[in-house]
Amino acid sequence: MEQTELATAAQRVEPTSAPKIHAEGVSVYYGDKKAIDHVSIDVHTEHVTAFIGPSGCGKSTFLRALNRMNDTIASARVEGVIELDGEDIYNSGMDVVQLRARVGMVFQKPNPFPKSIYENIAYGPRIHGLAQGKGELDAIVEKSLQRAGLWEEVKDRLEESGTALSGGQQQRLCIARAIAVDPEVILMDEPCSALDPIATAKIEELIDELRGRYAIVIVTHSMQQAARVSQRTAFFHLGNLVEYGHTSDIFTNPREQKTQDYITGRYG
Ligand SMILES: Nc1ncnc2c1ncn2[C@@H]1O[C@H](COP(=O)(O)OP(=O)(O)OP(=O)(O)O)[C@@H](O)[C@H]1O
Repeated sequence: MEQTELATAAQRVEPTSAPKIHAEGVSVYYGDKKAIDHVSIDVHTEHVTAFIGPSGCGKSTFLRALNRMNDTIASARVEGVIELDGEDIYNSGMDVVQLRARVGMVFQKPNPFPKSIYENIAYGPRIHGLAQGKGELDAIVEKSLQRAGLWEEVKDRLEESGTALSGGQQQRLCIARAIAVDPEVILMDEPCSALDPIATAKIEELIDELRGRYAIVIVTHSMQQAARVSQRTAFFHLGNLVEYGHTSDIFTNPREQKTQDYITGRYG
């Protein structure tokens, strides 16, 4: 694969504020097995940060640590510190439901609720008390669907089931659902892997638009996708963060031989 081809779309963007997420010395275990080894990383607003690396290197495990999604796995244990705006998300006073609204998640396979399009979006704001009455809720639903680039396609069929939409529309619905509760960070775990190239291109465009407002972290198996959508790239290998930096540097001028080997397709 041509490295120059990978780097063409990558922009150099410098952070303008303190990191949104600061992770320091994070290790994640499943029982006795260490899946992530002492990873430190900063994630910034107005950046898309891509996690790349061979299968099983721990990308999803580390992503899930960022909003305590690993809490749902009985054998999983997290060591180290992960701060959101300077606050340790693993401290005992942290409200995990609130945390997952602030740090939303979009999964590999679109997973709309088996409810109407409207309800898919309205559910979160309602339980988080974000709307005073129907008018405000309607406005949140419309705004979220607009930001997710889906409004024009669904505005006349809000009462239809979310599961009746196409795969790409369902994924944008899931992004709208995450946006509806006013998140600060959106974690995406291979959000395009179940989509065709046209739906993938739409999601990538959307990710670029959303970047202005949120910190976005995306796990991807596609180096072309990382090069197209991200400004920062983190390369993981065997549970270690091998290299983290500007996407343009990672793909054209990596510091580490392992990164070079991976991006040139020598393994993975
Ligand atoms: N629920 C679990 N219980 C036990 N081990 C797990 C669990 N989830 C992941 N692992 C292990 O942790 C390691 C990292 O897995 P993870 O899914 O985070 O990697 P990944 O880089 O996201 O892989 P892929 O690209 O294939 O999705 C692997 O060895 C995997 O087998």
